[in-house]
Amino acid sequence: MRLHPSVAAVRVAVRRDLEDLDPGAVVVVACSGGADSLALLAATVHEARAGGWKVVGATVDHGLQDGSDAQAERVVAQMAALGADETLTARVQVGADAGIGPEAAARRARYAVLEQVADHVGAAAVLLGHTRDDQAETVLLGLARGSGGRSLAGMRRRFDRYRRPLLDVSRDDTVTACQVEGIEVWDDPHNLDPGFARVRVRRSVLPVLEDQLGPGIAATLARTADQLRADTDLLDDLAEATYADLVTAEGALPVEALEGVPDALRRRVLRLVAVAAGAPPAELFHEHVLALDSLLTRWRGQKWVDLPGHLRGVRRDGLLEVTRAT
Ligand SMILES: Nc1ncnc2c1ncn2[C@@H]1O[C@H](COP(=O)(O)OP(=O)(O)OP(=O)(O)O)[C@@H](O)[C@H]1O
Repeated sequence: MRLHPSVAAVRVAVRRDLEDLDPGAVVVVACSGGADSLALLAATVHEARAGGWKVVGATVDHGLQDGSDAQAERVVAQMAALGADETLTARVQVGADAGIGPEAAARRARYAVLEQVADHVGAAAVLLGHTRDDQAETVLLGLARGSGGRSLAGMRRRFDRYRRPLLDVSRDDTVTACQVEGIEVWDDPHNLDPGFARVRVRRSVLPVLEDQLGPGIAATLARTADQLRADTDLLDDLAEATYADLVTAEGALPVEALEGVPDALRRRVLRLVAVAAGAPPAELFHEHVLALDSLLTRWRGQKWVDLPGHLRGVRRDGLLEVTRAT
């Protein structure tokens, strides 16, 4: 029987993404029980036969919904039935972390426990099931927030040990792959809750864009993210090099040297100075960087500018520096 195109699409994506792994490598698949990560697990098990990898299926129980432990057990049984060499479930405590919402707190707890799992099993790679549609949603959300090139560049294909092999695969394909392989998927009730901006983008905004601008908009957005990511990576690397070049032993930057640096680079360098001084990256917004930049571009003897983390940007004696607010 011919392989179904959706199953083939998921398998090819996994094969391409993991081809650098050696035989014997341990691959963790982070599995929520949704269509994306179950299709990912099934394809990884299949490809692991040729690659000689060991597949560990891991599911995290956030304990946020009634019956989440039973749901985690169901996912474990499914992963085993799909042929994972090892399966495990990890329960996390999602506390009310300061300054972040419950979704972000759950995500943070999930990555922390996945990190422990990966260490424990000696994983060469941890796979996440984000698809091209997730990427398109991320780009649109970034656009709506106005948060600049980095967030428009979407999710990375890889970071640390993590990989997202399905970023070029559509959600239609993961759902269809599960259907044709007889894999029962769990629909997270959060994915239907219009209280989440991501759900509104998925269910209302993207369909309108598809309808009005033509099909393939998700692919176009994902491609745009790829291009932007290459650009922003280059700029980030250049900024790191410029910062390393200019920074004094005390962590300050000479104003004169900064003035000759082009805007896109200079603002990144200023961000690095603030982060190096202890500004929390998640709270350091573009407006803060622009405020710091105004000490160069609109210099009229300002005393200081306020920055998150109880910090101040100051200009004195030909130097720009970020110091603790007194
Ligand atoms: N409970 C879970 N257990 C294990 N892995 C999970 C769990 N939830 C999500 N994942 C992994 O994360 C991927 C993305 O899931 P989802 O889109 O629900 O998360 P998210 O909160 O948007 O995460 P991210 O911060 O990674 O974007 C899934 O395909 C899966 O690989």
